[in-house]
Order: sequence, then C-alpha cells, then structure tokens
Amino acid sequence: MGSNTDEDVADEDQNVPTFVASLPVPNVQEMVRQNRLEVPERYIRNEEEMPKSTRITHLSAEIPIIDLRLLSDGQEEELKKLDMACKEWGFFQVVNHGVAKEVLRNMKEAAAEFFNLLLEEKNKFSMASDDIQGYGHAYVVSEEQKLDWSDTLILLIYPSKFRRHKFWPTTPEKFKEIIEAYTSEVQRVAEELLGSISSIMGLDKDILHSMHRELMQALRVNYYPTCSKPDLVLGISPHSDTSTISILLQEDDIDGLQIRHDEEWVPVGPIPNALVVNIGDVIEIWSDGKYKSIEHRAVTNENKARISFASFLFPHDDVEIEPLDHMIDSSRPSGMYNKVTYGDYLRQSMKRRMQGKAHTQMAKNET
Ligand SMILES: COc1ccc(-c2cc(=O)c3c(O)c(OC)c(OC)c(O)c3o2)cc1
Ligand SMILES: O=C(O)CCC(=O)C(=O)O
Ligand SMILES: [Fe+2]
Repeated sequence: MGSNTDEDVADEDQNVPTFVASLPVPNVQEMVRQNRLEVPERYIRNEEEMPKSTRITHLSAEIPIIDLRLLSDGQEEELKKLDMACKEWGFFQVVNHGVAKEVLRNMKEAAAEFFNLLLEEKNKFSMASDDIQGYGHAYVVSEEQKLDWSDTLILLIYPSKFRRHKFWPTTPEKFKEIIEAYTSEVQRVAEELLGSISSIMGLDKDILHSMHRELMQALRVNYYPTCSKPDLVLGISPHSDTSTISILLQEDDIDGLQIRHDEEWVPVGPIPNALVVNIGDVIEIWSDGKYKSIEHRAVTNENKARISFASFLFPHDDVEIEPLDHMIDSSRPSGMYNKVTYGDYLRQSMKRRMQGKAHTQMAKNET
C-alpha cells in the first residue's frame, strides 16, 4: 500500500489533455427504447444529405485490401498498393494484421454488454461538461445543429499516463482488460503501418512515429441504435478525421460506414475480422495533400443496432504539423498548408461543427 501506481498518477496528472465540451443532447438508445418509431425533427436531414439516393454498391469491392504481413516484410507490390490506396482512396481494409480473433470478439461482446445496460448504469461514466472522455455525445456545438443517430464512449488510451479511469466502464467486469488487449494490438498495427507509410513517403521507417513525440491513441466506441427511418437520419455526419491514421473495427455483418469517392458515397462492406484504416488530416498535411484524408459518414439500419470501434492515432499537442519539404510540389513552393500546432488544430476542429472537411481550412495556405 502507499506506492503510486501508474493509474493513480494518471487521474491526478494536471497535464492530461482536455478537449472541447459538447452541448447536452438526448440519449438516442434510450429514445428508441421508449418509442421505437419516433424520430424527432432534430435528427431529420435535408434532401442532399439523405443516404438512400446515393447508395452505390459496385465500387465497394474496389476499396483496396492490404496484407499487413506482406507490407511489414517490405514486399514491393504491397507497398505500391498502399501508396495507391493513400493517394486514390484514403481508405483501405487490412487483413493478416495478427490481432487474434478472440481479442476482436471479446471487444465486440463486452461493448454490446455495456451498451445494453440501463441508462442509469451507463451514466456513471458520463462525459464531464468540460471533457470529451466518457459516455455521451461529442461535437455538438449549437442548439440548431442536426443531431447524429448515435451515442458514444470515448477514452484516451495512450500514453497510459493520460488515462482517466473514472470514465472506464466497470461492467462487464473484464472490460478494462479487454480494452487493454485490443488497444495494445491497435498500437502495434498502427506502428507497423506508420513504418510502411514512412517508406512510401521516402523516409526511414521510424521517422513518422518519431514525429509524434508520443504516439497518442483515443478509442471511440460508437453505438448506432436501430432507426425506423434510416433514410432520413445519419449515424455520424460527414467528417474527415483529425488523426494521423484511424483504425476501425466494424461488425462482420452490418453495413454502416460510407466514404466519399468521386463525389459518391461508397459503402465500406465489412470483411470479417479485417480492420478498416483511413488516412487522417495529419498525414494529408505532412504529404502536402498527396495522401488524402477522406470524408466519411455512418448510416443506420432499421432492424439492427451497430457498434463500431474507431481508434485515432495522433501526435502530442505540442507537435507542429506542416508539409514535409520533399513532398511539396515545385509548382507551389510554399505548400498547400501552413504550420499549425496539433493541439490548436484539434481543438479548433472540435469547436467548429464537423462539417465534412471544413475544419481543415484553418491549416490551408491561401496563397
Ligand atoms: C460528426 O461525427 C464525428 C466527427 C468527428 C469524429 C472524430 C474524428 C477524429 O478524428 C477524432 C480524433 O482524431 C480524436 O482524437 C484526436 C478524437 O478524440 C478523442 C475524436 O473524438 C475524434 O472524433 C467522430 C465523429
Ligand atoms: O462507425 C463507423 O463506421 C464510422 C465511425 C467514424 O468515422 C468515427 O468514429 O470517426
Ligand atoms: Fe471518422
């Protein structure tokens, strides 16, 4: 007794990053539990935003699939495929990643058990009014904004000294170990991917990782309840991720994620046990726009609730982000983006309502 564990220090540490608070909004899962058919006006999107009319399935099959084992072995063909994926799609699915199926299954089952608890139980882990960590809703900045048909649990995972354990659900009992097992594997996969992305950017393998100062990871577990009018609402509004890369685990048999490609919304059909990876704003800036941080959104289903696990990998707040000299086109010597401190970039993005890629404008070089 008496010796400080890592956990004690983390929760007292004054330097734990805080995020921008969100306005309080109704719990969507509870709304559906009370009345399965009701869809309040604040969730109904206008005509252009409606998912139904833009659904195209054939392109889904073209979203690149990357074999992580081949990539990490430095196989030339796989590196070329990764380069194409980052330039043309900004999204790819990763197979042969080495994360045990049991680790993925445990995560899905534990999260389902947590979201199935009574609201009162889940609210013990509610987001504080000045924070984004915990159970609730993020990115709600005005009373007028249309709301997403989802509830969320957000936790800062790495570095572990930044963890706030009061937000970590205690039901199911093993949830903490299950989250640790999954997110430590995500950290490994992210490090391997950053090594390969460094290589295709013409850098030594360890450079992108070292440019983070500390490689941070946040986990966002999204719960999309069923919706009686799935064609009129969105589970998550269109946005690009402010991360370096994001790694998403989705359910094996429920569609939801869509990406914007050639002005169309393309569904990312689940491949059982694969991880979906996307390039975030940080790599778009470092590569001076050559690798794309693509807009994406989630739609809902009438009969099946969906849970997704988004892990965001991102730099320390103090890191300055700007295009790498050798990635800048000689026709535009000052680059497409200005230097910006990551902490400022992240918090500015959170203050604005996430509207597609509008938040990236603050880093754009207008010359
Ligand atoms: C409209 O719905 C959403 C908008 C934005 C996000 C989202 C994207 C991120 O890239 C992101 C993130 O990188 C991040 O860590 C730095 C984070 O912090 C905890 C996010 O909440 C986050 O959210 C999701 C949904
Ligand atoms: O649920 C999904 O498929 C997408 C989630 C997402 O884009 C996010 O959490 O940033
Ligand atoms: Fe996202």
